[in-house]
Amino acid sequence: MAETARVASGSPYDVVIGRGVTGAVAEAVRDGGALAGAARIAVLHQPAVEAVALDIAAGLEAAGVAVHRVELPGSEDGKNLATAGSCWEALGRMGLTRSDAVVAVGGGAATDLAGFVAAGWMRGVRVVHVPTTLLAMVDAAVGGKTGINTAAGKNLVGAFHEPAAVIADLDSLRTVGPEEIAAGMAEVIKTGFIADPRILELVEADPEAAVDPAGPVIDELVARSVRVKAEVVAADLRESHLREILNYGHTLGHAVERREDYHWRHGEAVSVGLVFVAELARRAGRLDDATADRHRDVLASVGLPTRYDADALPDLVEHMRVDKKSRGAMLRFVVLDGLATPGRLEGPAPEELEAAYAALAA
Ligand SMILES: NC(=O)c1ccc[n+]([C@@H]2O[C@H](COP(=O)([O-])OP(=O)(O)OC[C@H]3O[C@@H](n4cnc5c(N)ncnc54)[C@H](O)[C@@H]3O)[C@@H](O)[C@H]2O)c1
Ligand SMILES: O=C(O)C(=O)C[C@@H](O)[C@H](O)[C@H](O)COP(=O)(O)O
Ligand SMILES: [Zn+2]
Repeated sequence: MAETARVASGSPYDVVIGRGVTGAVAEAVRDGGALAGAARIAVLHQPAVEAVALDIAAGLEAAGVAVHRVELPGSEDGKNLATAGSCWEALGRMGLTRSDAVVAVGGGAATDLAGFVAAGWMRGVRVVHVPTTLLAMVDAAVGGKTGINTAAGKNLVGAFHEPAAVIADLDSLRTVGPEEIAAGMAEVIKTGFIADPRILELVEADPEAAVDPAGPVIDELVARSVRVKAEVVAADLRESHLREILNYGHTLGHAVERREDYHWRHGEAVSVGLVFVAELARRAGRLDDATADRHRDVLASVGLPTRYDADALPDLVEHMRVDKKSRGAMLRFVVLDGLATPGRLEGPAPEELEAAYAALAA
């Protein structure tokens, strides 16, 4: 059974979630569909999902569209200016016009990069996302944040560019490795803490079932996570305030990714960031012990890291300074004042950061 979540933003679009729904990409070229009127489509995909991209390309060609496939680097190594540049050159060679479109196939690194490419090409052409990892389905493909990394930090260059549609075929998860499924669970669990505690109950009840890519628990986790994300981004696309809650755990998480030169998975770094920020809130008297402890327990139950290098805090603080939530020299964190009750903690003192960090290193 496919479910459709509507993102009721300024440019509303559907997120189709189900098993065996990849064919919806080719169907989207019909009148009124998200790809209607496109004569040329660039399919940008990671190598791991070449088979999915070929399938999509065949469907689009059968519908009369000229398709150009562009293979991206495998993962985070594709989220950079060089890759974006080579994609723009490819769009130029194929003569992609404003009535044409980009289709992104892969994990969040592919949807972030391809979304950025689509945002920049002719100042914005349509993009349809076909997320193929858990993380991309529950988070990256929805909401219109696109971007690349630079030497200065994670996602520092980008644009808000909403997709015309998102087609999340849960069957794609069958080929995703357990470490990648766990990484996606970090964003699922994040969503549970900020907005939907039923997610936490589902994971805690049977962590093994929760990470089984054949479903059905993962199907419900994806649908619940997408519903939360859709509501938040529809209310605050450009992150004036509410949307910041989706960044829970990311202030330190992005700093860990930067410190590890992007060799840690995003979800793994977010897991460490979640444990840290729960501790920060507990020590500030904002979060009760049971909810704070629940972070480490539920993240560890799906195999995610909850500890980090004892000596890393000075480096991490430097990296956190470029976080987009910072205001001048002041670090800002999304914290919880209770389950599903996000707030902000601003300008913590160095000793408060150190005390919270001690729990990570312990
Ligand atoms: N834009 C947003 O709102 C948003 C939200 C969350 C995360 N992100 C970004 O998403 C990225 C992380 O995404 P990710 O975890 O999907 O990583 P990823 O894109 O690097 O994919 C992880 C790995 O899985 C492979 N893969 C993809 N689909 C597969 C499949 N079906 N079977 C087998 N292998 C497959 C990829 O090639 C890669 O090696 C980060 O760059 C993060 O910053 C963006
Ligand atoms: O959609 C959002 O907003 C998020 O913060 C979701 C995060 O999971 C995601 O990693 C996002 O890319 C982080 O955005 P950034 O603005 O901190 O780069
Ligand atoms: Zn994230």
